[in-house]
Amino acid sequence: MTEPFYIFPAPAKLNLFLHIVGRRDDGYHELETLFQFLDYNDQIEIAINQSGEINLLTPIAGVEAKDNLIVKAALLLKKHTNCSQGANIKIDKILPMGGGLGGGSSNAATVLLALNLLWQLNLPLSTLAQLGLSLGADVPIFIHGYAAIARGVGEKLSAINPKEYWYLITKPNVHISTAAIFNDPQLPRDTVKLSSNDIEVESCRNDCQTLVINRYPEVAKLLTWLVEYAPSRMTGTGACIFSRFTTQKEAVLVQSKLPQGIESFVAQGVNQSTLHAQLAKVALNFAPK
Ligand SMILES: C[C@](O)(CO)[C@H](O)COP(=O)(O)OP(=O)(O)OC[C@H]1O[C@@H](n2ccc(N)nc2=O)[C@H](O)[C@@H]1O
Ligand SMILES: Nc1ncnc2c1ncn2[C@@H]1O[C@H](COP(=O)(O)OP(=O)(O)OP(=O)(O)O)[C@@H](O)[C@H]1O
Repeated sequence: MTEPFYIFPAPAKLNLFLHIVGRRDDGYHELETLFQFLDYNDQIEIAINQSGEINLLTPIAGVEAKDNLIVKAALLLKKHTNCSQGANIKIDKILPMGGGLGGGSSNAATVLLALNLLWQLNLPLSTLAQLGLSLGADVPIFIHGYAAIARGVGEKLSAINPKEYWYLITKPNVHISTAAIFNDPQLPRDTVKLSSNDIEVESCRNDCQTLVINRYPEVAKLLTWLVEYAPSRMTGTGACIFSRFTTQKEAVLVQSKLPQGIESFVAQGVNQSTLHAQLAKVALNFAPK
């Protein structure tokens, strides 16, 4: 019998603010960041198999299968649980890579959650988040699936309900390495910790933004253009910028005026990951009849 493919979204995230509040002994930075999801996602299709193999049927250009976080997540889960089953996986990739939208981490989280269901492993979210953290600092937020202030390197989560604005997301034509930003001597690392979670996003900032603007004139130029139209800020370590609007219509209007050659999309910020609703639907197929 051939097993059916089930479809799961892997949404993008925004860091509505990103404060660097310290550095750990292992060199990793301690953050305070507000994560919200976007209703804009890669689409991952998974069919389990009994051969035990993990097959990625749609390679991602520029990423070898052994380095792909989709394959790494599946192998990690298989090893952790001694599961004998395998999976055939396809991805329709639309999230820009290396843009601060967390696409790789989101792909990994979707695979962990989907295979936990399809292989019927029943691991709790906390275990999946812990496993996922070894693949990327943004995996836990995608596993938990609700907007949150994250602390530590992104694994200590407090749920919060920021307003669900519309965003125009733009990507300047540069590739920014997360490691290069975090290792730059000019990066500020001493922002004072928040005294509570009751904060205004406007009074916070992205601590990587000034450094990125100084290093990458393309980001500076696009940000200067965008702030004439709407409050705009960088997500993660860049290079994507999100501009905030009350309605979809306003966001689309500014998108239509963007300088030529700038990759962009419009999406709504959402406090529940779209993945979790889909997991609940697919789970109905596995409920005892
Ligand atoms: C920028 C964020 O997206 C915010 O949500 C994340 O902190 C990025 O986390 P990530 O995807 O795990 O980052 P990676 O691309 O794996 O990290 C590359 C490198 O950045 C540095 N790094 C990363 C995260 C962190 N909190 N402190 C760091 O110093 C480390 O040298 C690491 O080896
Ligand atoms: N499935 C995957 N999807 C995207 N990138 C992947 C994947 N697997 C491995 N990678 C590698 O991870 C790198 C970072 O990709 P990603 O899209 O997660 O960056 P990002 O949005 O900047 O993430 P972050 O916000 O966590 O820094 C890519 O350049 C690529 O080499």
